[in-house]
Amino acid sequence: MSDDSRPDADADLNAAALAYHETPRPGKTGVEITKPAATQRDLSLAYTPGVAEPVRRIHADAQAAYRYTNRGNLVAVITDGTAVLGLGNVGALAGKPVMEGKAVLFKRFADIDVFDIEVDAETPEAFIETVVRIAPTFGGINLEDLAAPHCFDVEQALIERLDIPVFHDDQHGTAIIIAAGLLNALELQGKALADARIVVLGAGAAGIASIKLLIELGADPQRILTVDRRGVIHSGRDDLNRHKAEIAVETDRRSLEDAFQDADVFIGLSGPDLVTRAMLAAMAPRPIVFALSNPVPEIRPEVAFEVRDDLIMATGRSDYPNQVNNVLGFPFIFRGALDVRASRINNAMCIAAVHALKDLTREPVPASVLEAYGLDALTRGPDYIIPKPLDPRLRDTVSAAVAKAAIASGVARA
Ligand SMILES: NC(=O)C1=CN([C@@H]2O[C@H](COP(=O)(O)OP(=O)(O)OC[C@H]3O[C@@H](n4cnc5c(N)ncnc54)[C@H](OP(=O)(O)O)[C@@H]3O)[C@@H](O)[C@H]2O)C=CC1
Ligand SMILES: CC(=O)C(=O)O
Ligand SMILES: [Mg+2]
Repeated sequence: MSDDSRPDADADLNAAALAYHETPRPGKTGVEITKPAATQRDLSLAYTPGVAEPVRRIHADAQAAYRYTNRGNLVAVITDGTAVLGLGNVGALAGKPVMEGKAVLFKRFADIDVFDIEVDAETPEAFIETVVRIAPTFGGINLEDLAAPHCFDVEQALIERLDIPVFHDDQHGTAIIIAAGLLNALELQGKALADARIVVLGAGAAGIASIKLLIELGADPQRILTVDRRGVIHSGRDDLNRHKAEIAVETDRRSLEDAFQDADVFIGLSGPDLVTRAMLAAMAPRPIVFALSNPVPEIRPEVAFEVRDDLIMATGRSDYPNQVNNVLGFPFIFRGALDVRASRINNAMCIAAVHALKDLTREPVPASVLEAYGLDALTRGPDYIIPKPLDPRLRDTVSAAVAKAAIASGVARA
């Protein structure tokens, strides 16, 4: 536990959040009708007898579902509730506010409709079967808040069994935003990814996927120290699952404190208040600290900046600068994938998203963004390493980059 835990810091916000969720009607989403339904004629078209004709067309050719139903713009946000934010295994039902929240973001930022689905599954196999059985309803599947290690096998099985995009947001969405923000932050700090000593706290869904993407982008695997509840993941450990074993390194460092010595980058994908002032003080000059655990980061920015003023800091939250959060990814990645009816979301599409996000911070920020965040100016720098979620340019820029990559890599079908 950090020496700076401030349990009451969010008390007012938490009270406001309950009121927001409860009134004027419980929850955050509803269903709307998109066709006229006012007359006898309308009902004859919407329902029987007229509805039989699209049924016949889809029965003859499954692709017709994209023409006559909402499938092509409908994504399932599905969880089993095993790793809800950093709150842990709270179960399917308690995860529902987060899934409704993801639905809000899909709609608000990319005009994608979502059904949130919370599955009480006794086993990963039961979860997989459930998703496969309901997949005909959807144009894409966004897996959310499934814990490691079962999340890896669940995603892989669903990719193999379904011909629509399946994307575990906490893995790839998070990895994409981290990579974009980190590349910008490293450049601003005068450091190179290949030389950077990186500490990742958390070897779960988000941690493992982020490490893999950073290595693909040029990080040196030997310079990445990953830490879980038992300490540094080193090759002498005999308690590692195969995903952790893949990222184990030869090192004599054992504790999180050891790992922090001279580190250039810290990426927290673990839990609240796990990083101390002493750990930050031990980092190399001009460090980068991504404390991304939600809702409470591994260390709060106000504490970190008390320790040192040469760092670039990001959290996963909306109420600090530099929000490194997968909200910057999943709406636009699915928009791009759905627009070209991609059969999957592949690596090329993820890397295209990284570069689109990274490069957007070099462009002048629209006035609407400044207004939404109450800012006079915003230019690429320590407080602006990643675009703001309310930036309207994200929809065109990131989605277009993803769609182009889908076409170029041969997975687009429209
Ligand atoms: N900002 C963003 O966009 C995102 C942030 N996150 C955040 O990342 C965190 C992890 O999410 P996710 O990967 O999905 O969850 P997982 O359950 O898959 O993984 C959690 C990992 O964190 C480690 N961990 C948890 N508590 C501690 C602790 N006290 N000390 C050391 N390690 C610890 C676990 O260690 P062990 O393996 O030993 O159990 C595990 O490796 C959450 O807080 C979540 O909110 C996730 C996705 C996106
Ligand atoms: C942001 C997110 O998906 C998480 O914290 O799990
Ligand atoms: Mg999540």
